[in-house]
Amino acid sequence: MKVKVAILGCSGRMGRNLIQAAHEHENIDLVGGSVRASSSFVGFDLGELAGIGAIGLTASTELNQLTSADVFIDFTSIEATLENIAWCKKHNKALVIGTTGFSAEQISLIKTASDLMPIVLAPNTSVGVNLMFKLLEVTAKAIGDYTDIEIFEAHHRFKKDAPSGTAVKMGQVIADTLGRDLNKCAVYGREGITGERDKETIGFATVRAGDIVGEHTAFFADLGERIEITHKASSRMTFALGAMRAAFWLSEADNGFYDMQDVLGLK
Ligand SMILES: NC(=O)C1=CN([C@@H]2O[C@H](COP(=O)(O)OP(=O)(O)OC[C@H]3O[C@@H](n4cnc5c(N)ncnc54)[C@H](OP(=O)(O)O)[C@@H]3O)[C@@H](O)[C@H]2O)C=CC1
Ligand SMILES: O=C(O)C1=N[C@H](C(=O)O)C[C@H](O)C1
Repeated sequence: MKVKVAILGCSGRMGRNLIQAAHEHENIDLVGGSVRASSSFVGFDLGELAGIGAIGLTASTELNQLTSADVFIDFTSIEATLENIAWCKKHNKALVIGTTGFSAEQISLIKTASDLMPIVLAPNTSVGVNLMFKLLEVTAKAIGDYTDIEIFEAHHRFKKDAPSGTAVKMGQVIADTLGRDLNKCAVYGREGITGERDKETIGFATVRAGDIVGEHTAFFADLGERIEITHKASSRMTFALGAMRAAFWLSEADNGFYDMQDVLGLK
């Protein structure tokens, strides 16, 4: 069975990779994509946008032109995603959300919407990162109570949110495993006379530079030794292929709130 998919934000860095991944996927039938009404890419062939040659589908401005899709994939911005959720809820469509940077309040809105529609919310759709979340859980359980935990992430100069959604989720996984409240123990950057490190804290450090696709490391450091768990993405296609897995999985799911751990059977 092929799943009919539409890509929202299809002229973006991820959007273009998602078009290619969907077009080439044996279980996915790409039916269209959307861009902002003011975009210079309105009416462009999606294949041309993705650099794979014309495929006979053009960029729409209205989700109403994409009603033949069963699953929508959204890697856009917070504002756009919240609007897209409202549309998908009204039209009974499933939604894979890759957009990052949501506040706790926005995440609860998304969870409420998922009572009436199937949603996968995943700050990182790569298989490797989701396996890393598992490794973090195991490591935190074993040595998290007595090691210093720091999370480092690096991304390209165009990224708008910090720390990355993936880094926040890494912190969340570790904090949950250790019974800590991330809102209370997170330290976002340090400057000046900071004093000695509080052992309960989880530190975050961010780099924004050039064209880095996405790098994440968790440090579990003791005196005399440390473990570093690192994931490096070298192509956005890894996120796009993970999003296709999520779309295929979600097409058969009931209304509800899911993540990539559900999609990959890692729970
Ligand atoms: N979950 C994951 O694995 C990954 C998540 N991401 C996340 O995905 C999101 C997009 O990343 P990326 O592709 O690099 O970003 P881009 O800025 O390249 O793409 C975003 C796209 O969304 C469109 N868009 C933004 N706001 C609106 C709006 N209000 N209405 C309509 N369209 C809108 C943009 O259109 P325009 O250009 O006209 O503004 C653009 O085409 C980010 O939140 C990023 O963190 C990224 C990579 C992997
Ligand atoms: O904006 C990006 O590029 C990425 N964003 C995601 C995040 O915020 O974690 C995932 C990936 O690392 C790339």
